[in-house]
Amino acid sequence: MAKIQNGKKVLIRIENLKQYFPLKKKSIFAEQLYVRANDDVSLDIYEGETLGLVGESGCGKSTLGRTLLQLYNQTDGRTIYYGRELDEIAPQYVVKTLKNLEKIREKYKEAKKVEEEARKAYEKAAEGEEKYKAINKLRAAEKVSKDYFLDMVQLIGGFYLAEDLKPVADILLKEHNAAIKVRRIKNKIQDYQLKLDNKVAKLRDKGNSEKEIEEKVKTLKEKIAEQKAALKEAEKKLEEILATIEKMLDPYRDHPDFERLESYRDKGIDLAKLTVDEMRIVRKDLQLIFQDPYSSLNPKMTVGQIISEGLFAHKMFSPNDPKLQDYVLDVMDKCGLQNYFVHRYPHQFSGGQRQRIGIARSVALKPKFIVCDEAVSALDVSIQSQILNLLQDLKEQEKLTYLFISHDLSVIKHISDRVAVMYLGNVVELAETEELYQRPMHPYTEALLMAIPTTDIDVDKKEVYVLEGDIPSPIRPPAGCKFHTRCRYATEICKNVPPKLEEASPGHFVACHHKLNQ
Ligand SMILES: Nc1ncnc2c1ncn2[C@@H]1O[C@H](COP(=O)(O)OP(=O)(O)OP(=O)(O)O)[C@@H](O)[C@H]1O
Repeated sequence: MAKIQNGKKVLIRIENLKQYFPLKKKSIFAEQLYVRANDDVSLDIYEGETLGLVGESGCGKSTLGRTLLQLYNQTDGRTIYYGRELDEIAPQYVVKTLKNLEKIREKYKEAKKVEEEARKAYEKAAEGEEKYKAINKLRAAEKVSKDYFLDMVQLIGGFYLAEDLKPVADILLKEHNAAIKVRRIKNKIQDYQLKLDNKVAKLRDKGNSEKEIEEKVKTLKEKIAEQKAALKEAEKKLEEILATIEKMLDPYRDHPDFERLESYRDKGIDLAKLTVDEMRIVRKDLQLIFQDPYSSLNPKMTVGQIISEGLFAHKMFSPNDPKLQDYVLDVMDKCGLQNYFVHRYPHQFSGGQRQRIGIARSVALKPKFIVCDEAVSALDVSIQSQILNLLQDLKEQEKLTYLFISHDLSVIKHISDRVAVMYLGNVVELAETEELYQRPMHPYTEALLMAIPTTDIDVDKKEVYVLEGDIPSPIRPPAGCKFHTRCRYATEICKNVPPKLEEASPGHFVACHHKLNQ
């Protein structure tokens, strides 16, 4: 069940993502401090797009890329992945939520009351400091209730209206168990198939005839056939349960809230809640390309070995598979690497070629999403454009989605469909590329764009606004809008209330109390 937003398929939805790194305490009595590298980030990444992520050094771009790939333990928030169905993974967190449905609904109702009180207090509060305090309290209360609500309705949707949640939990747990069964059988088939391919290749190498081979792999083939029959049965059972769930929803369909609640029910996977083993299954879909490919390529491995390593780890090929070599050479060809490079070592390549090896290693796994973290920053300008073109071509051919991280606004403009601007751990503006560059609404974006060197002779007629001062510390960021200390439009509210990321015009999101170019 794909998630559709603004007519586009969402591949990854990030909600209130936080990534804090604890600092070492000077003494046991000292306050625990954190580097707030990502502080409440929410955005959607659409299937097939390149989302550019730009901002000054240290604003948290790499941390966001890595956190959403779950290379760090996400401190808070959701990272929902729609590239696979929940049933395919059948994660443990689902069981935990379903077993506690009633408790979560109670907690949600309590949190909603607190939120209502906070809202009343805000409405009554006197203008000025009291109002600022009240709005911050209200925001915090809204977040707590939203968290409980989403935990629940993402799994149960319209069933929220059921008085008794016990039968709901029972049938959804049944679905979960049936899905686990399907997954286990599929894994077994994959394992047997790899064993079979391996054995056939070995027997052929030893000079066995086709008839002899057939005889020697008979048992394995029987096992595969057995599992395939079991899979059919298990899939049928799962479908029956899904049909029952749809029927059980019938009594609630006429309720005015039903559609709204159902719209939250989806089969997205919350990556932040997966166990290490569950994450391993999804890991193949989500890849990372680094700035410095050399440090990420094992110097003792040849290009062929580097590309094959992941293929074995994700059971896409067995080492003796005769199709492996052709597959590796084909991936290399797609990435502009000559086939005689296959036996060479990383130190024998230039920076651009090394980056191609890093790309080939990721693309070989047939991923759906790649974080390109400053992927061309270390390269010469002429090589940069070659690598950018390669990434564009691969995106089309392999139907990839990119999060493209760079501090270079020209590179971001060239490659991105949409651009997110980050400042001190927050996304402050997000829009389609043309729109963002033509009509920046956030003063920070405006300042970044003005800082791009230009050869335009009219430029001196334009007012040039230089961003002054250093980026503040992410350990104790400024209160209110974090940019207020460097913003020429800042007023009292900016010092006290963090602005929300709001859709100021269709598809153009901005977090600012004094939006520009509206
Ligand atoms: N593993 C870590 N432990 C502690 N602090 C970290 C860690 N990783 C990043 N940080 C801090 O988090 C903040 C954001 O860093 P991050 O690397 O994400 O920024 P960036 O925008 O990618 O910058 P750059 O372009 O320079 O890499 C910085 O203050 C950094 O020092």
